[in-house]
Amino acid sequence: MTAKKKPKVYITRKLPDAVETRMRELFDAELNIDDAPRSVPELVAAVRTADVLVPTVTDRIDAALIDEAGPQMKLIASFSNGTDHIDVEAAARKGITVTNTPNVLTEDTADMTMALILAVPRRLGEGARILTDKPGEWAGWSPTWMLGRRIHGKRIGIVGMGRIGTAVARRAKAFGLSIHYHNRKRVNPAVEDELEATYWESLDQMLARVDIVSINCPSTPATFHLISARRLALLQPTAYLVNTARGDVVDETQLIKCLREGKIAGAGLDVFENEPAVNPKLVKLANEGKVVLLPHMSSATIEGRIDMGDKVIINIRTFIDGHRPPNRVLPGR
Ligand SMILES: NC(=O)C1=CN([C@@H]2O[C@H](COP(=O)(O)OP(=O)(O)OC[C@H]3O[C@@H](n4cnc5c(N)ncnc54)[C@H](O)[C@@H]3O)[C@@H](O)[C@H]2O)C=CC1
Ligand SMILES: O=CC(=O)O
Repeated sequence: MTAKKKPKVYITRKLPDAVETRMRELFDAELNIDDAPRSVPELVAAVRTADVLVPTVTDRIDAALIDEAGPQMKLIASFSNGTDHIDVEAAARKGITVTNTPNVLTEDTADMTMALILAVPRRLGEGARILTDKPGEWAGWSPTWMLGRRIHGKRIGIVGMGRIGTAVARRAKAFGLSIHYHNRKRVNPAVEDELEATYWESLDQMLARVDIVSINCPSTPATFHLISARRLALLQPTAYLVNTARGDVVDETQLIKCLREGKIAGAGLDVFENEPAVNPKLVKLANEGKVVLLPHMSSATIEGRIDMGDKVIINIRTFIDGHRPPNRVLPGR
C-alpha cells in the first residue's frame, strides 16, 4: 500500500511557529520564513504548481492570478477573516473553493475597536505622547487641561452588525453607550433585546443621530465609499468615526477634509484605503490630536493568530478529505 501524497500547500506569509510546525507535519508546505510579501510572479508560479494557496490580506488574489492557476489548484484557504483581497467569483468560475477564518478574531477586533472608541474622545494618544515625546513639559494636573468628551450616555451607531459589530455593541453597552445599528437585515430579536439596540433601516438617518460611528461591515462593491462625502456631512460636528473594517468603506479623502474643516470631531482608524501607505494628512491630523491611527492590528493577538492557523488547517484537511470545509466563502456574500 502506498502512502497518500501530501497536498502541496503554498503559504504566502510567515505564520506562528506552532502553526508552521503543524503545517509541515501535515502538508508538503512551502513556508515564507523571512515574511517578505510575495511578488505577483512568485504567486503566479505558486498557483501553477500548488494544490492549496494560503494567502493573507496583503496578497491580491485577483481574476488575472486565478486565471493562471493550474488544474491541480482547488483551494484558496485564506489566513484572514475578510476576503475582499480575493476574487471569490473568479475562483468559483475556475472551480476553486475559498475559505476564511471567521469567529476567532471577533473578540480581539472588538476589543481594539472599543480601545479606539475610548482613545479618540478621551485624547489617549495625545496624553501619552506628552509624557514620552516632550519629557518635563507636563506642569501637573490642571482643571481645564486635556479635556476630552464623555463616553458614558452617548449613542453609538454600528454599521454592519455581524460578528464583530455585535461584539463591539456588547462592549459599548457596558460602557454606558446606547446602541444603534444599521445592517443589511435586522438581527435576531433576542440580540436586539439583550443590547437594547435600535435598528435603523436608513443609514442616513442613523448617522445624523449618533455620537460615535463604528464601521464593521466588509469591503464589497456595495460598501465601497459607503461613508461618502454626503454621508459624512450628515454627522454632527461633535461626532467621532472609528473604522476597524476596511479602509475603502470610508471615502478617506473626504474624511480628511471633514476632519480638517472641523465638520466632525475626530476619528480612530486601524485600516486605510491604500495601506500600508498612510496619507500624510492623516499623520498630521494625528499629531494635532484629531485622529488615532493604528497599523491594521485589531486582530493581532498571539492567541488569535494560532486560532486562525488552526482554522486554516481544518479547512484544508476537511477539503482534502473530500468534505465541505467549515468556513467556505460563497460568491456574492
Ligand atoms: N482590522 C482588523 O484587523 C480586522 C478587520 N476585519 C474586518 O471586519 C469585517 C467584518 O467582520 P465580521 O463581523 O466577522 O463579518 P460578518 O460577516 O459577521 O459581519 C458583517 C456584517 O456587515 C453586514 N453588511 C454587509 N454589507 C452591508 C451593507 N452594504 N450595509 C450594511 N451592512 C452590511 C452584514 O450583513 C453582516 O451583518 C471583515 O469583513 C473584515 O473586513 C475583520 C477582522 C480583523
Ligand atoms: O483584517 C484582517 C482580517 O483577517 O480580515
